Parts: sequence; structure tokens; C-alpha cells
Amino acid sequence: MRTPFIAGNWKMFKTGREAVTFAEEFKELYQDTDVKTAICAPYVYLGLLKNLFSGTDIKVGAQNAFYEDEGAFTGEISVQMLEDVGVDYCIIGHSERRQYFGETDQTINRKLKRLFAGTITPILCVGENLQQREQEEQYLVVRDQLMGALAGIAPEQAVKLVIAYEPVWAIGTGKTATPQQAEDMCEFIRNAVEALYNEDVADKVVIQYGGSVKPANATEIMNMDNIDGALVGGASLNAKDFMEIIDF
Ligand SMILES: O=C[C@H](O)COP(=O)(O)O
Repeated sequence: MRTPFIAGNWKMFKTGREAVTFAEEFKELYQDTDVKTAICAPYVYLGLLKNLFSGTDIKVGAQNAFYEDEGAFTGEISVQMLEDVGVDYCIIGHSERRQYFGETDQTINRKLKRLFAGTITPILCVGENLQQREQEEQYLVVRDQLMGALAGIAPEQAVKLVIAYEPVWAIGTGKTATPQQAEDMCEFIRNAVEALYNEDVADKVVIQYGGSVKPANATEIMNMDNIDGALVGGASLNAKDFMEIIDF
């Protein structure tokens, strides 16, 4: 049985004061739940949130990491540094990183390998853009992204992976994939993981949907067989909305 996992991705939003206000409000609202929960915040707030959430089950995630441990890489943050502040999860290969920062399946693969060498659980993002969907290439695109990202990753590592399916055309647009479209791709991803590894890995791997998830559509999405959770952007910036999604 897979445990549902809902993560917020704050992207590049919130001041320090707003991050503290969110954490205080969210801790008040947060109740015992079987749903695993994490907030993936900008680097500068990770230590702060880790402290504010200590003593709760709320986990903290980063939105990126570099594959080298140290060196002359101005502006980068290593996996080791994230481990030092107690980060639990790290998003890798978000479409915004691919689109604006030139991330490729090769760099994503190196980052995944480095994360698997340590203690942080990667959340690997995959998904097609609008043009690819319109040309009905979405399954090919996602299959290639998976194969590229997972090259050389062993089954005992892959089993711990979280995969987030995020159709680019549904991110921040208010346009959600229909629950059936999301389910179809998440089922495809599970089958692709089985083909790459085995049935046990495919059964255990946690697959999230991301793209305009909000309180109003969370239940329908979460009720799909192959969807185990959500990666929530905009709606995770508001403690009440995010809690309502967790309570789906
Ligand atoms: O990582 C989260 C996704 O990019 C979804 O963002 P959104 O919920 O604002 O559409």
C-alpha cells in the first residue's frame, strides 16, 4: 500500500516574514493525518522551516540541488549542504528548471544519482508541453524523460523515488488535466517503471500529479488508482488551501 504524499512547491514566492506566518498558521491547522506532507521552499527558508516544523510530521523539501559536493560553482547548493540543514525531499527536473535554466535529462540524472547516494528523497518531475500534447507525443516525451533521468539508477534506489507528473500546460494556468488524463499518464509512468525495473518497484513508487491542484479538485484527482499524491504550486502558498488539499 502506498502512502499518499502531498508536497507544496512555493517556487520563488514569500518573504521571510510570510514564510514564518505560513508556518505558524499551518502548524495550527495541521492535524494528525495519514498523508505525508512536505513544503518545498526557497533555499534561504529551509533551515528556518525545519526549526519551525520540528516536533511535527511536516517535512521540508528543496526545489533543486547540484550534483557536485563542493567547488567553484558560484550560486549552487550541494546535496550535502541540504542534508546539513535536515532537508527531507528535493524536487529535481521541474519543468521551470528545464525551460529557464537549461536542465537536461543528463544533468537531472546526475542530480538523482547524487541524491540517492545520500539521505534526501528525490521528487522527479516529468511532463509534456502543450505542443507535445497537441501532437499526441506526450507518452513518448515522458518515457524519454524517465529513461534519461533513471539511467544507471538501481532498483533499490528507484523504489524510494517520488515521480511527479506535471503537464506543463496545466502549471499555473488554472487549466487542470482532467482526472482521467492525469490517471492515464500516471498509469503509463507506473508501467514504464515496471518495464525499466520490475513489478515490485512499480507497485511501490509514489506518483504525484501536479498542475493547478486546488481544494476544489483535489478529491477527484487523489481518488484515481495510480495517483498517490500531488505537487501543489500556487495553492500551497496559502495554509488553509494547502491543508484542505491534504484533507482531500
Ligand atoms: O510544482 C508545482 C507545479 O508546477 C504546479 O504548480 P501550480 O499548482 O501552481 O499549477
